[in-house]
Amino acid sequence: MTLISSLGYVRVRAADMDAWRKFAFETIGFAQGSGPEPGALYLRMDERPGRIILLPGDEDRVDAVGWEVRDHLALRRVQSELDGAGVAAKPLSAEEAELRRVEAGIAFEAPGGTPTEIFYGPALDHTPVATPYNNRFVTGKLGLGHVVIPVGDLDGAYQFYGETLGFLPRGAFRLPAPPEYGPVRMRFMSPNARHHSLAFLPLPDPKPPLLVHIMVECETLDEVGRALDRVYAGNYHLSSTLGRHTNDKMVSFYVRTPGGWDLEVGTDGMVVDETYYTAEEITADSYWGHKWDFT
Ligand SMILES: Cc1ccc(O)c(O)c1CC[C@@H]1C(=O)CC[C@]2(C)C(=O)CC[C@@H]12
Ligand SMILES: [Fe+2]
Repeated sequence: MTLISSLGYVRVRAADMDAWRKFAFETIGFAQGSGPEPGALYLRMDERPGRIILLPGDEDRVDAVGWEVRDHLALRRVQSELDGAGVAAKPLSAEEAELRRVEAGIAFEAPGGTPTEIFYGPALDHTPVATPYNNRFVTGKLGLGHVVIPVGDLDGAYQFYGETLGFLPRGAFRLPAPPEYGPVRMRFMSPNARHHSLAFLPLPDPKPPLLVHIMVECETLDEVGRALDRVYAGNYHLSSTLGRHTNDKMVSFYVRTPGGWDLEVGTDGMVVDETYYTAEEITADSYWGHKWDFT
């Protein structure tokens, strides 16, 4: 059994909060959440007050990737695994826990330089999830979606999340690279039945925002299609056209956020049955579509 339940929240520093407000609520269609931090934006997807939290800052940079555990006992087990691995984790202060509206948590830097938190006991918002275009996000036991992070040391990150935090490997994608580099792989992992909650993109020297993309999943293709219409209407940079991935079978597009990293908006992702799953290597990222524009 994995120690971690799911991806709980992502907190991101953002330089242009006005652009984010328009992008998040008018273009993508998150519900407006709530929280105690002055000037922050809380992107609500479900009964949590905010799944993606944008905090005003001088640069765009991931502030915390928050992994949820079941309870205080699970947190204690994670703490002891981190101790054993020589990773220095410190408890969130009472104020920090209050700002995140969780009962308690710990914070440390994960391989790749990702500021990481493990928490339990999120407070809920029971008011209706009033998304402006009636988007319904797929979260629950699968968590908020997935994050892709750049890592300088892929093997180190893979080992840490697999052996210390107990994430399950969910295969790889061999990136096109000159043979002298040897095999260069993206790796996918998850603590739950979402095909991947985390993926690593090997890069020589990861820099802020230390975030490649965040994926959020909608219940239907129509929600994704209508979001794509609004992305075109708003003249946002489409990092990738609509396509279907070969590993998680997700139909998605990628749009450049005001933070310079991408948001992947998808639907129809597979739910993994661990009874039969084995980690495979995909040789194309997609069955169709996903034409990338790196400009
Ligand atoms: C390959 C793949 C499967 C499922 C996903 O959710 C997913 O995000 C991806 C990887 C997409 C990937 C990327 O994030 C950064 C730029 C990449 C490496 C490419 O150049 C091709 C695949 C791209
Ligand atoms: Fe993705």
